Amino acid sequence: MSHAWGYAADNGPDKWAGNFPIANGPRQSPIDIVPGEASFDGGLKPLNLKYDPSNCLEILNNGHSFQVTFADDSDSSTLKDGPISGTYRLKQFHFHWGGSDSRGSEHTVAGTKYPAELHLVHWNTKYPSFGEAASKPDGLAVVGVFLEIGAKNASLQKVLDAFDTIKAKGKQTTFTGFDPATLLPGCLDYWTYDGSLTTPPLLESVTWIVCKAPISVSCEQMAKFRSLLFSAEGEPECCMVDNYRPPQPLKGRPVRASFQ
Ligand SMILES: N/C(=N\S(N)(=O)=O)N1CCCC1
Ligand SMILES: [Zn+2]
Repeated sequence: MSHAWGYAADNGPDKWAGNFPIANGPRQSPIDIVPGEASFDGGLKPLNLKYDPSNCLEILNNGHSFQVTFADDSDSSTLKDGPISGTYRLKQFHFHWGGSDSRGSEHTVAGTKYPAELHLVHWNTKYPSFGEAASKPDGLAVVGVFLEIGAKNASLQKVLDAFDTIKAKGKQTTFTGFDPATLLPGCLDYWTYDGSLTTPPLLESVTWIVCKAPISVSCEQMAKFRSLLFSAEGEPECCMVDNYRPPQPLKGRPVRASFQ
C-alpha cells in the first residue's frame, strides 16, 4: 500500500495486512455474531454507563469517519461492570456506515448487515492514557450499537446538524453539551468477545460489547451521513461511504451473551 489506509480498492481492508500484519492476528474485529453459538453467561453484569454531557468537546472529520471527542481527564464519563473490571473512560464515539441501507455495520448478526454502527470508545484507567491503553490486551472497551432504518432519531439529529461545518477531511468544530447516553438503546442486553480496533493499527486491545438492540435512524438521516467526504478541501470530492471493515475469522474465540 503506497499511501495511507482507507476503504478504497487500493488501500482498503484487504490491503491493510501489508502495513499492519496484525490484520491476520488471532483476535481481529469485527466478527459475525451468531446468536445460536453465543454462550449465555449469568456472571456477566449489566453495563454501568455514566456520561457527563459537559465532557463533550468537539466533532471532527478525521478522513475515515467523524468522531465526537470527550474530555477524559477525570472519571466523569465512564463504563464499568458488564464484562470488564475496573473503570474505563469515554474517549470518543464515531460511526461506520454504507453507501446504501443494505450495508454499513462492521459487526453482523447471523450474516445480517445493518446500515450503520455506533462505536463508543473507552480506555482502561489502570493505564495512564488512551495511547498507553490502546496497546494492552485489556486496554480498551468499545460499546457497539446497530442502527436500523425507522423513525427519525432526534438525538442523532443533534450530531448530524453539525455536519455542515465538518464536510471535508480535517475539519472540526466545537460540539458541547451532548449526552451520548441518548444514543443507547433502551435494552442494554449485549454480546461480548475479545477483539481489536477495526481500523489500523488494528491493535488487539478491545473488549467488544455489542448491544443486541438497535437504535433507529431514518433513511433521510442516513443520506446525511453520506454527505460527508473522505477527501480534504481542494481535493477531488470522495463521498464518505462504506467505511466499514467486514467480519474477520473468529479463530476459536468464545462469544458470550448477557441474556438468555
Ligand atoms: N478503530 C478505532 N475504533 S473502533 N472502530 O475499533 O471502535 N479507533 C482507532 C483509533 C481510536 C479508535
Ligand atoms: Zn469504529
